[in-house]
Amino acid sequence: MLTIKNLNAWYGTSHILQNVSLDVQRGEVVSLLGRNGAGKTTTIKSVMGLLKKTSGEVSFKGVNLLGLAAHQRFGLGLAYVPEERRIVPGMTVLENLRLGIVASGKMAQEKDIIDRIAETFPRLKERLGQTAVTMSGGEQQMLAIARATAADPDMILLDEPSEGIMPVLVDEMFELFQQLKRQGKTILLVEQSVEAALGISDRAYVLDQGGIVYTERADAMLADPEIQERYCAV
Ligand SMILES: Nc1ncnc2c1ncn2[C@@H]1O[C@H](COP(=O)(O)OP(=O)(O)OP(=O)(O)O)[C@@H](O)[C@H]1O
Repeated sequence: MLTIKNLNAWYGTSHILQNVSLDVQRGEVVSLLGRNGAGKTTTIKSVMGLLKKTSGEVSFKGVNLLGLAAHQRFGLGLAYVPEERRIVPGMTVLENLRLGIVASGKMAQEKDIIDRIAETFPRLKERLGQTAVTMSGGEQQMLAIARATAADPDMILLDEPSEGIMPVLVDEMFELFQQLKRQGKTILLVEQSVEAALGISDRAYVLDQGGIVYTERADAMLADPEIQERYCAV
């Protein structure tokens, strides 16, 4: 579904990604792991068209993404939940969800979309009228994920969703990813919580210094603490 071949990316003159190649098949959950600064966020931002200078091939459902604006990529069925969440603090949960619905142009289906979200995210259902900023960090992260699913995307790119979140909510969030997978969503997950990420993934890639250094099935990697220590220890 997503194919990246020899992707290079720069910040100014700094050459950050060097010939990154990876693929994610329809229905898969794939983790992108690696130490701080390895290039995980840069990879995701390159897929979403948020970097000024990239080269190589990135295609989604057979469509070449390079050259398309971020909103065009979104329109093809890609969703992105950035590390910083971008919840609008003064708005209620429902109003934040509506932003996602408006962005996807599906205003006519608003009621159905909200009902679907309420079913998948029971924590949000109870809080639709609450001001978003008064929720915990984990609940705000759930809201960011829910908003990203408003457009019913085929694939969701998640950048460190568990960062700074209480362990009990992290478990709930990973359950939620499994549920999204059961609903047929394809997921590319950037995570520092390696075990949790591998626990719900089919496969994983490890980035180091801007290049892919390792790829393996998630269950095999989960059973190999030495590999996790070598490539993913912070
Ligand atoms: N806006 C920027 N300008 C210049 N360099 C940047 C910028 N953003 C990131 N970098 C550099 O690019 C490299 C890769 O960063 P990136 O954020 O992709 O790493 P990461 O694997 O996501 O790490 P983290 O877990 O810390 O977010 C790092 O060396 C970082 O310092």
